[in-house]
Amino acid sequence: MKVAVLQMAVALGEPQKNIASLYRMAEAAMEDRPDILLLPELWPVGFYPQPILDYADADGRQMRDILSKLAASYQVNIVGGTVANAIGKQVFNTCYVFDRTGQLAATYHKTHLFTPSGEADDFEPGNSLVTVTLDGVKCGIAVCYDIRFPEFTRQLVLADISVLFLPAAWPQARLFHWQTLIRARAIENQIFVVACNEAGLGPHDTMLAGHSAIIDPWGEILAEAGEEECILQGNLRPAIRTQIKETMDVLADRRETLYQSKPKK
Ligand SMILES: NC(=O)CCC(=O)C(=O)O
Repeated sequence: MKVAVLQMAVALGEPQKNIASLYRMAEAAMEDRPDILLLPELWPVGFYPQPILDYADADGRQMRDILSKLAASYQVNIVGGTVANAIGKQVFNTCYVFDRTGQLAATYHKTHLFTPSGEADDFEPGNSLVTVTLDGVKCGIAVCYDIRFPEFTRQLVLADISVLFLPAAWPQARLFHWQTLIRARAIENQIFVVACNEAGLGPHDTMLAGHSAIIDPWGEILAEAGEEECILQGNLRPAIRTQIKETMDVLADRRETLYQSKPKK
């Protein structure tokens, strides 16, 4: 399974520019015939201009249409980052996934909103975890801040995912958290983590970290971007999970009943 990660330098509040970047980068990425394209968090508008309702896509319709047509025209699966999706006056931070025919395969609304930036004041949280099977491989979706919650990824792993896709808009100021967390989630769960961050400037002159990465279930970094806009390619071989589990099967060694009890004082 070949993946292409589009580490976009998103222009804040400028969807037309960002849509043009998407088309340009998707065309370049398709030269290597990937099976899946992954986009970053809130790629149409950035993370995020205010008031977000003025920039949100009504029912995600325009962005779904763009992503669906792109998927069908290149016959590629697309994990479409996220879009600001207005349902009435409520805005969700929503990831749409399309299969190679352009059919909507999954919809995930970001569940952990980033309270330090006020995201929880401006967006509505989703309430469900989502998996999706792409080319026969079961995958999970997390968005940015979700990666700080190991229970969240573990639930997806208990639902038997092999790959976690992570669209993000993560700042450079916490780059070492990003690098540590994405690698830890891969190692502790013995899954591939494919993480797509934004590059460039966000709101209030915040630098986004870039450093999108593709990490294997042993924690090896198969590919890692720098800070600039770029396309990162990597090849996931799901069979490696079987080899790793033959050496060390952490899921099988869990003491599940202990984790449901309270620690003794
Ligand atoms: N877009 C986000 O969820 C930001 C998360 C973040 O910056 C963090 O440190 O966590």
